[in-house]
Amino acid sequence: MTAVRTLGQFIIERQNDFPYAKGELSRLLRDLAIAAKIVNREINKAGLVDILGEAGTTNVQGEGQKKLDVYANEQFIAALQSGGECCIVVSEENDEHIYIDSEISKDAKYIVAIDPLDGSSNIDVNVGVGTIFSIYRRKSTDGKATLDDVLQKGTEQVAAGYIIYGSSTMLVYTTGKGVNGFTLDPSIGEFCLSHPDMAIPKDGVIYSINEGYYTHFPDGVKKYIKYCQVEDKPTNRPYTSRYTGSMVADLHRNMIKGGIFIYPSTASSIKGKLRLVYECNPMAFIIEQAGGFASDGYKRILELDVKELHQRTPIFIGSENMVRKAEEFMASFSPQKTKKTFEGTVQIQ
Ligand SMILES: O=P(O)(O)OC[C@H]1O[C@](O)(COP(=O)(O)O)[C@@H](O)[C@@H]1O
Ligand SMILES: [Mg+2]
Ligand SMILES: [Mg+2]
Repeated sequence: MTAVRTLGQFIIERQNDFPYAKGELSRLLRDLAIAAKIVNREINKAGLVDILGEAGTTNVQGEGQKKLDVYANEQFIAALQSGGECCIVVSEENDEHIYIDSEISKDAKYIVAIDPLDGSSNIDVNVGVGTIFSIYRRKSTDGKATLDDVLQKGTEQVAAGYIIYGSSTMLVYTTGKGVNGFTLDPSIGEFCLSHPDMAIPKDGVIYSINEGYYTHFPDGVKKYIKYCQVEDKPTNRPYTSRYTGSMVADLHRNMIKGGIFIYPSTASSIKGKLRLVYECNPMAFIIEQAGGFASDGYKRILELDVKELHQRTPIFIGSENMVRKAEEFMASFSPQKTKKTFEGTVQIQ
């Protein structure tokens, strides 16, 4: 019988990957895992406690907040506050970045960006939801960390992960040395290694996109969708369409089976819907570490400039060959438009 390896044990073993680290990142990951267990407990009994439905408030992006959005946000922030390793939290649910000012966190080096509850529209209907997190090291070495410490490119992430609250609950994370997945064993209350060295297939047969918005998509996306649907035995087409409305669930499935997830620009939302800092960059880091790729249709997601906390970006992410093929369609049918300004060449589409 093989011994169970808990997330806590695994993190300690992997500490040797970072010879100069003193354990702060490990403690941060542990704090996030504790909050995930608390959120998981509440999700599992959601119909029995007063946690379903609207909170009656809106976030900075004008989206109505669900009670579970608010609850998850409070739990993750509380865990980071009491852990002491995080100096700033950026959350989908808060307009501004939050300073963690406490005696134990005064020397904290890490910044955490978080989507506490991903897939909010699925909360009330018992379909998988998730949490996404991204961890950066602050750049400044003295004084209070600033917004500049927060606005770092995705390539600067030191760790990223997601939790999927699905038919089982899993925590999947990377520190830039591959991707490992842990399933929560409810009988012992521990995340246990279940998916070591996760790798996304280079090709796949699943495409995930909200086709309800088809008429609003750029031509490159429309043509790519038609490409996915055409019969062509040698390339295993037509592909299968799968879309749950939770990015975490759709990407987790595609990571295991092979596939592409797309949330493109639309006629009404030229920058797409998903947020760069706490949705696209962490998922791009994880997917690249698993051998996949993430693009905004033209450029690598991880290299995009980060100018605002709640910046949006179109995203094409998943099996590398599928994303590259979609990029070819974008280049051919929706060439990127740029214009010259005093700041240099800027993208206008
Ligand atoms: O309903 P749409 O427009 O297809 O959007 C679905 C997408 O929006 C999201 O729900 C956005 O995440 P939040 O629930 O964190 O706002 C993604 O998880 C999902 O892929
Ligand atoms: Mg989300
Ligand atoms: Mg969310």
